[in-house]
Amino acid sequence: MTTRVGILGAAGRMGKMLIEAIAESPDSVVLAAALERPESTLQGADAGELIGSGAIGVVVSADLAAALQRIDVLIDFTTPDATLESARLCADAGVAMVVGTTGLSSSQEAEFRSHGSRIALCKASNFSSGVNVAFKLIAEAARAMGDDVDIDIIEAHHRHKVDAPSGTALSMGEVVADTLGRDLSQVAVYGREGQTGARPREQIGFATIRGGDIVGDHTVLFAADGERLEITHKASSRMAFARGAVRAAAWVAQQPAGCYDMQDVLGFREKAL
Ligand SMILES: NC(=O)C1=CN([C@@H]2O[C@H](COP(=O)(O)OP(=O)(O)OC[C@H]3O[C@@H](n4cnc5c(N)ncnc54)[C@H](OP(=O)(O)O)[C@@H]3O)[C@@H](O)[C@H]2O)C=CC1
Ligand SMILES: O=C(O)C1=N[C@H](C(=O)O)C[C@H](O)C1
Repeated sequence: MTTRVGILGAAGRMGKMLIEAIAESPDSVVLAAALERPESTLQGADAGELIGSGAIGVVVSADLAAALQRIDVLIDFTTPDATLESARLCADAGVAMVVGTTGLSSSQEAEFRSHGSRIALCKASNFSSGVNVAFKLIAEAARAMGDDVDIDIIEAHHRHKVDAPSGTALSMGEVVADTLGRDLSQVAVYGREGQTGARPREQIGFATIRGGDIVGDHTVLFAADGERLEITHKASSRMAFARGAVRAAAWVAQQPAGCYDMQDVLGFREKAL
């Protein structure tokens, strides 16, 4: 069965990578719409030209409502406000979504998820296979080492990233907190400075680095007396995220209404590796 995909934010860093990932995917996934803001200078450009591959007959447009009539899934890597607006339109049109946008507040997240009563939504802070395997390893390490270790999360990204900590770092924090029965909102510390006092064991600290063209590095540090364990993932190309998102699009097009993530796509839910 063919899955017709639209990309919101088609000219962005991830948008262009998604065009490439669809071009290299099996014929069963096709690009049917490429969307950008009305004020974008790229309106009317061919999506193939955005990635330097020559025309492919899909023209960049701002008309999401019209695009929703000819696609099965919208892939959205944009901003929280844009994602909320597109989710409303997708729910009204009955079009499934794959969403990679990070930085949603908890109320924005709740509003987004409410649309899962009408359409299939697959949202993940990270669509790479490696990070999704890392989530399982982190849970396993937290279970095994538990309250005998201090756990902090360190992430590094390119200088253009606008949200911190990264969505992936926050997901890793959720995995640790859920595994150890902690409430992340109560134990998270975002950076340390000044007279911080000694570190409480249950604290989960986040450290953020921004610079250059770092695609995305994440480390969860389990520090004990006399030893430490580090679980690290490093992305060296956005293609790792884009391939995962395209795989998720083909998957979510076949699902009933509901909220899903990349663990569901990979069949990792509640399953040991
Ligand atoms: N889950 C995952 O695996 C990953 C998630 N991300 C997340 O994806 C998001 C995008 O990242 P990235 O591609 O680097 O960012 P970019 O800024 O490069 O791309 C975002 C694109 O969306 C466009 N856009 C913004 N608002 C609208 C709108 N209302 N309608 C149409 N287009 C719009 C932007 O246009 P303009 O420039 O004109 O504003 C831009 O082209 C971030 O939240 C990031 O954290 C990134 C990588 C992987
Ligand atoms: O903005 C990015 O670039 C990335 N964002 C995601 C996040 O916030 O975790 C995923 C990836 O690390 C790249």
